[in-house]
Amino acid sequence: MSNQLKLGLPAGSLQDATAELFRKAGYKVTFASRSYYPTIDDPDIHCTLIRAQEMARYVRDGSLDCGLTGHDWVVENDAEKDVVELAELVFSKVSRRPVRWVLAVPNDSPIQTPKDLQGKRIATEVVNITRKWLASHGVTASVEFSWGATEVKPPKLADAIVEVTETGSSLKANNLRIVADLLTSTTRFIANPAAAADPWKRQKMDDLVLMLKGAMAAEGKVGLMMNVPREKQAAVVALLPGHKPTLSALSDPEWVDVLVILTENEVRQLIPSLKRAGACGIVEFPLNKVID
Ligand SMILES: Nc1ncnc2c1ncn2[C@@H]1O[C@H](COP(=O)(O)OP(=O)(O)OP(=O)(O)O)[C@@H](O)[C@H]1O
Ligand SMILES: O=P(O)(O)OC[C@H]1O[C@H](OP(=O)(O)OP(=O)(O)O)[C@H](O)[C@@H]1O
Ligand SMILES: [Mg+2]
Repeated sequence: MSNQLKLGLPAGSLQDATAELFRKAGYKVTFASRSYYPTIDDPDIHCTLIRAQEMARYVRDGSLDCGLTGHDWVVENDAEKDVVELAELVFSKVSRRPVRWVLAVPNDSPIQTPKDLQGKRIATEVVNITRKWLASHGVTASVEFSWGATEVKPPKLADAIVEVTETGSSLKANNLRIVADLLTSTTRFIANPAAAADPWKRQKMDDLVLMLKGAMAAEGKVGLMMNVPREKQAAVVALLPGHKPTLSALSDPEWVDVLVILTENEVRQLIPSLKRAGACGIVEFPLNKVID
């Protein structure tokens, strides 16, 4: 039987962003309605759709060789030492920023500091993280598991909540105020230690990670190429500090071609300056992958 890599993809909040990242990395993942086995256009990989909360559990016990999930759920499942983290991929549901697990209370609550939680009721999906955090502050409080829609609970069903926030809109819509940060979380590519030690699986995972990271690194970056008269070369290159542009000879010895990778938001300032400095035939182009 040929080798196969068992890959867990996160259902729920990270699902669409993960599929989009795989597409940019060069893999086509297709989700069929009601099926938990997405297809991928690589016969060496078998995908399973699993809740982010449970990913670390199945990677730890070897049911899956690897998977993507949030660091938060690796910590909550106490699996940090039992899985190998092959990559941090900084993307969330809607942004390229980490999420924050925060303790929040109603805007008009008297709770201002962790100490004020003594004897209070806290609702959360991350019971272990919350209990450890309270203990680190020497506070005893009742931590109740919440199945979701947690923001609705204060003040009637809980005094405070520990909830994940990305844009902050859910906290705001429910008139909640942040008292403290418990954990910052990003998406991680995790692997089963035995799978990570298997040469074929490790190579397959490393290749996948390389392409996922390469696709992420290319986001927000563009290439710029231009023709520059030799006598203007120094002035043009001086406008690109820290960028190590590639200089290539053209068929006309009086001219040089300059190629550089830039962040997209630098470009609108740079192009007019480059043109004034003598560059012409300036071409900006998108990038699919950047591999260091
Ligand atoms: N905007 C976001 N909201 C919630 N979780 C997010 C967000 N962005 C990234 N995540 C990550 O997604 C994972 C949770 O995803 P999952 O789909 O399993 O839970 P969920 O979105 O709360 O699902 P459900 O609400 O259906 O129970 C966590 O690792 C979390 O850090
Ligand atoms: O800061 P924001 O950008 O608003 O994102 C955070 C919200 O998104 C998640 O809700 P989810 O869709 O998982 O619903 P749930 O509360 O039922 O789990 C999370 O539980 C917060 O409610
Ligand atoms: Mg949720």
